[in-house]
Amino acid sequence: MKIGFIGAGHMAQAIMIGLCQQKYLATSDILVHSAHKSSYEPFAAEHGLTAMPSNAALVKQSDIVILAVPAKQTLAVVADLQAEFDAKQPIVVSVAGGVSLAQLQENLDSTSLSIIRAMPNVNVAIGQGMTALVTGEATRAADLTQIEQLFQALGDITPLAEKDFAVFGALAGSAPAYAYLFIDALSRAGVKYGLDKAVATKITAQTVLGSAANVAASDTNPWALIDQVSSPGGTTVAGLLAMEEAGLMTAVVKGIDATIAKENEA
Ligand SMILES: NC(=O)C1=CN([C@@H]2O[C@H](COP(=O)(O)OP(=O)(O)OC[C@H]3O[C@@H](n4cnc5c(N)ncnc54)[C@H](O)[C@@H]3O)[C@@H](O)[C@H]2O)C=CC1
Ligand SMILES: O=C(O)[C@@H]1CCC=N1
Repeated sequence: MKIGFIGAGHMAQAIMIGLCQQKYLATSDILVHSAHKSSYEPFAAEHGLTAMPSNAALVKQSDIVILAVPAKQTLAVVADLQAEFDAKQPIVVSVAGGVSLAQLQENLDSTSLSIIRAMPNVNVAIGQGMTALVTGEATRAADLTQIEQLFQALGDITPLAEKDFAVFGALAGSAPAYAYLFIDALSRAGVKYGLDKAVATKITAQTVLGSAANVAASDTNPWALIDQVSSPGGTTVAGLLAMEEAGLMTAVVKGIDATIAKENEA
């Protein structure tokens, strides 16, 4: 089996690194091409992947094609490759935010291809991803199973109605950036009080990691866990109230509103 990546940017690289680390397939069976030689050729050489000279050459040899180009370019890229898709009939997986199955289907001009829309996040690189999947009309069950297994090897997966992709994109696709922001804000506060930034970042990353694991393992909701940390008359509740006065929860929800609004513009 060969998996071809069209696009070698941040998302494609995260999936490719995850597949290499999980030893999901021989690295030379990962094919890659993108618009910028300077990004994909050194990356392919570094990881032992096969660099391809064009998108068309890549599709001709791939059993699975992962489209990971900017959303605005995705439909033009697939429309250009129609002849190669028709001939090879690979499973086509698009990770482009805001590009619907109907748009993909229309631009591929195919009623027989297995088309899958996926929304992964960059944590697939370390086997801790969260990926949603939805299938096109003609997608064969065995093809969906194959793609589910691929993303399961890189973290957790969930089937999702296409109407919920924008909110999933905000809560899982974009949210690593928001989690990094929170970690950075905590560690910057440590710097304010004299800690070295690297030391503060290590402390906060481990604390957020442990807290996320606790939420995931718990059958209660985060509010109950907050109460466990907040000693009566103690420091935590003082901090929580000050964060709320500054509008932390409203700021987060407004950020998600803006993320969803942007995806719906596409
Ligand atoms: N970065 C992320 O965390 C996530 C990104 N996505 C989606 O992944 C896609 C790519 O995003 P990023 O990797 O962040 O962008 P990026 O800008 O890092 O990478 C885009 C890649 O596409 C290539 N490209 C552009 N036009 C091309 C063409 N005509 N043929 C071949 N390659 C071409 C570029 O050379 C580059 O390698 C987007 O559609 C985005 O919505 C989805 C989930 C998460
Ligand atoms: O920022 C973006 O548009 C992409 C989609 C989800 C994460 N990154």
